Amino acid sequence: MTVPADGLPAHVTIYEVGPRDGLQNEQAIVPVEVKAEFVRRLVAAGLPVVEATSFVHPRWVPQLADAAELMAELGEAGRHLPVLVPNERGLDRALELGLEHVAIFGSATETFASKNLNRTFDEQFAMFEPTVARAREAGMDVRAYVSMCFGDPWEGAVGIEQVVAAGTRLLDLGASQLSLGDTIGVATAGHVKALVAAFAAAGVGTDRLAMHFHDTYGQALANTYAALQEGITTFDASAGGLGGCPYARSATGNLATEDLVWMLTGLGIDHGVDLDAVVATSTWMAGHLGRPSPSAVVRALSGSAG
Ligand SMILES: CC(C)(COP(=O)([O-])OP(=O)([O-])OC[C@H]1O[C@@H](n2cnc3c(N)ncnc32)[C@H](O)[C@@H]1OP(=O)([O-])[O-])[C@@H](O)C(=O)NCCC(=O)NCCSC(=O)C[C@@](C)(O)CC(=O)[O-]
Repeated sequence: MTVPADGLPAHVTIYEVGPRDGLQNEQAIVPVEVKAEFVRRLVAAGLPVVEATSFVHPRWVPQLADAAELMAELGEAGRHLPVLVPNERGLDRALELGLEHVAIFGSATETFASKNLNRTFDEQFAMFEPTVARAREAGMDVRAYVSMCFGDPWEGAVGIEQVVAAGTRLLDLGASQLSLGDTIGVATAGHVKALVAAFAAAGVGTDRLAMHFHDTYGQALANTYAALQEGITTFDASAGGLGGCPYARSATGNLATEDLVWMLTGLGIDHGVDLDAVVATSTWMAGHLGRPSPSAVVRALSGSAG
């Protein structure tokens, strides 16, 4: 077995967001059976965590209005998969189905809290507080996202101290992990290192952090490498590089799972994912969506993966 170079971690957990972050932005509605097959194939490819869908308001994200149907279609296997919930209503819907993992999603900026959640910056925490408390009482695990960590399309630069303040507030509600979202893909490697260091200085270690990169400026892998050097071991990624946020139009696709897997393998970092199986799945999904995957690794390998 190859030993990872440069003191990099020996193992990384890939948190797959394709079925949720990837599909939430698609114009054409993907049939629920196709979504279920997408999730099943990703799980079968060895992805340890697959975020399945969102229990948000169906008018806000019509593409995921079939969240309950999807989870019913997935049956028992779906109960272990995380889903997004913005509020108590979303939590109730997840509880009715016996789900075990939810994720709340906050904003580091005032404008995006308003556009994405219809709440002020402070009101978002008031909405999350009872949601997390009730989820924890029910024995659920709660992840928290914080968006616009590296820049905001309406507010411009976002101060590191502002992100740390928002992130620690979300963790203090009772979340087990905080995913730092580069929602519009403007992060660069030095900024990533500075943000991780600022969280460490605030008492939040790398064991509680995940990174969520979008590839708008082609920096997602460089940013991932910088985060690995800082000791981060959980990375969000989306099969085929699908993704974006419907409430941040300048957001493009997520870091592609295949690009991440290719780099980790080359670095000798264990991830447990079958690259050919993910490439085949993304190629199959691209056929349903009617356009090719933006992932360089999918394009390079899709002829051979079948
Ligand atoms: C938060 C709300 C609901 C507030 O939306 P609101 O309009 O303020 O809702 P409300 O609390 O005023 O309630 C109005 C009505 O909606 C109902 N309602 C309320 N909540 C729900 C629910 N969960 N499910 C179903 N129904 C719901 C509620 O029951 C009520 O019904 P009525 O009494 O009028 O009949 C809305 O803004 C929303 O759904 N936002 C979600 C937006 C979204 O999903 N964005 C994409 C995900 S975030 C992202 O992609 C970024 C991330 C995570 O990937 C990381 C990164 O890249 O940075």
